[in-house]
Amino acid sequence: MYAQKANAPTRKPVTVPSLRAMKAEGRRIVMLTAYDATFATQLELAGVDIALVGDSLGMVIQGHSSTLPVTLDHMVYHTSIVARGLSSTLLVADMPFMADRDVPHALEAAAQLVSEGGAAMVKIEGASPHILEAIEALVERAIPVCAHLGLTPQSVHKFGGFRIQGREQEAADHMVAQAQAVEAAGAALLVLEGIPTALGERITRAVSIPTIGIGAGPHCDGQVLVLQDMLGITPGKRPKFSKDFLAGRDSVAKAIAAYVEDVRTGAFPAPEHCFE
Ligand SMILES: Nc1nc(=O)c2c([nH]1)NC[C@@H]1CN(c3ccc(C(=O)N[C@@H](CCC(=O)O)C(=O)O)cc3)CN21
Ligand SMILES: CC(C)C(=O)C(=O)O
Ligand SMILES: [Mg+2]
Repeated sequence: MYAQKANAPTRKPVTVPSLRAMKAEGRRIVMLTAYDATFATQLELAGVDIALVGDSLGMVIQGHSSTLPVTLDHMVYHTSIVARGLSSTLLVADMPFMADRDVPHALEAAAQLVSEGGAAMVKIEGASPHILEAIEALVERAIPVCAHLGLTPQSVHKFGGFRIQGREQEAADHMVAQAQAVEAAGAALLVLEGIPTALGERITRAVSIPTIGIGAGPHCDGQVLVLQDMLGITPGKRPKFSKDFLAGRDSVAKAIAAYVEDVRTGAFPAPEHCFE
């Protein structure tokens, strides 16, 4: 899986066991979404640490207005074609809406994403009791899990839109407890989406697994963006927390390289990409 392609960079690949050390040593983790082999190879060559096959593909590939119509078959297909474009980049795949409705379904879905798709880790939204059970069951079966809290897009109807989460004290305290719960359940990584900067910092300090922010401030241990957003080709409105890295540059390769550089140095996210 980590065999070197002829023209791939000779950096040390990021593995699941190496993630905690990156946090402890303050080496920022660069994650970016990919949905096909061509772009996956562009991520690999730019030195992105983690490729995410996000269910955001429902919006940026399929043209839907939410991630809810994405099926397990769609996710397995896109994960498998992204895997073909990678050699040393850690591959994470989203569990689609309702694939995690109970532990047996979660195990079956994750098994497909790993064995047919080629993912090394699966990402699950939320921290309700059945999600914590699913995380434990997967980790027990040696499938690493990335948790995802905050503006979890599969809860769009519950939230009444793509709204920033955790602004009230009670909600913020609850999210800190949820972060500790997903770590205790065995998650190896935690995506924090659409929350105030102060809460992103608080959660990052409260757990020993790395946090990956998207609209969660600069204090997270890494950052993730949707590929189309950072190339300035979002269909519709680009979220405020994203940045067009192709603007002023003359190639996709340079845009992705600039994103990698700016996440590593902490230049991205800037205050205009963050929430209070
Ligand atoms: N292109 C794209 N980028 C994403 O980051 C993304 C997707 N699609 N699809 C799945 C989810 C949905 N996401 C979204 C979508 C919209 C906003 C948005 O419009 N946010 C408002 C802030 C709302 C508030 O202040 O409460 C914004 O102005 O950015 C945020 C996250 C994040 N994910
Ligand atoms: C934005 C990231 C975190 C995601 O879940 C996705 O792309 O689906
Ligand atoms: Mg997603």
